[in-house]
Amino acid sequence: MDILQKIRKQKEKEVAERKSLYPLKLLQKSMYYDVPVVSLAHYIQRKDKSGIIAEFKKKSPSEGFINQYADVEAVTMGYMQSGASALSVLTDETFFGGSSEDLKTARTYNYCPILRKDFIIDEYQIHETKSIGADALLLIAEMLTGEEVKRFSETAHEIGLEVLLEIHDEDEISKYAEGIAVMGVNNRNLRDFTVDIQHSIDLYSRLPAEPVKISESGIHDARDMIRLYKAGFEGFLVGTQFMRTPHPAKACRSLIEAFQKERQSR
Ligand SMILES: O=P(O)(O)OC[C@@H](O)[C@@H](O)c1c[nH]c2ccccc12
Repeated sequence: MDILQKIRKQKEKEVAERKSLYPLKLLQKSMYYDVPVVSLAHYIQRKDKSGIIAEFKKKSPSEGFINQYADVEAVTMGYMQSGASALSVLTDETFFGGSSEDLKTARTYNYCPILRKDFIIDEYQIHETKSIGADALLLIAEMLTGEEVKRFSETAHEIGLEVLLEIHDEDEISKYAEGIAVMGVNNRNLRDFTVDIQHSIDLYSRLPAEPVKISESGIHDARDMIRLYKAGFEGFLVGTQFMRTPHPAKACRSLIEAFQKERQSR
């Protein structure tokens, strides 16, 4: 069984438990449920920002613990003060050490788009995403059929959430559905964990014209960002590079400063 199959199994169990503990009607009573979202697509394109979506990630299946005791309030506020365009918060507990609580805390302290990073396999999780205060939802093409991507993104849009569709392989591009605001190419192969940013660059010209395009994973320095930027990407999802340092926000600031300097000199 590969990691995606393991994750799916765990998610199925988790969703069943949560449905009985917190029925949909309860989620819809959340103070966040009817609050309008802050647009991720818009913030990525803001000229006064860097395009970086900075991720709060304590551990991962490929790395193990990255920053076990990181404080979500300090790190997420620091990211935004450093010039990030948006936040990504892992809410998966078993594999990534995140939680819905982490996202709610990030929401309390930040006015900016927050992406919920999890593995969506059931409509229930879409409502849950809105109820914890997120602005955007990740859909991983590899885990879903084209029909599911369409249905899930329609549900997300109905309740005002934006969608980021993540693809890895070229054949997943056909799962893009109308209205999806952001499309991301994951440089990490979720089955064997190999990472290469050239992967995004190679796929760029095949991506649909409408969505804002971002590159995800394995971004280490300003050189990586410039390569992706020159290929056409407007957004960059970065986690490990920041989280593995004692001061993730400082690492974020240095990367942004280096990128802006490079970009200006071109
Ligand atoms: O830590 P990195 O290599 O900077 O990558 C961040 C982000 O792209 C990665 O965490 C990610 C991309 N897609 C995902 C799907 C699920 C969980 C995590 C991810």
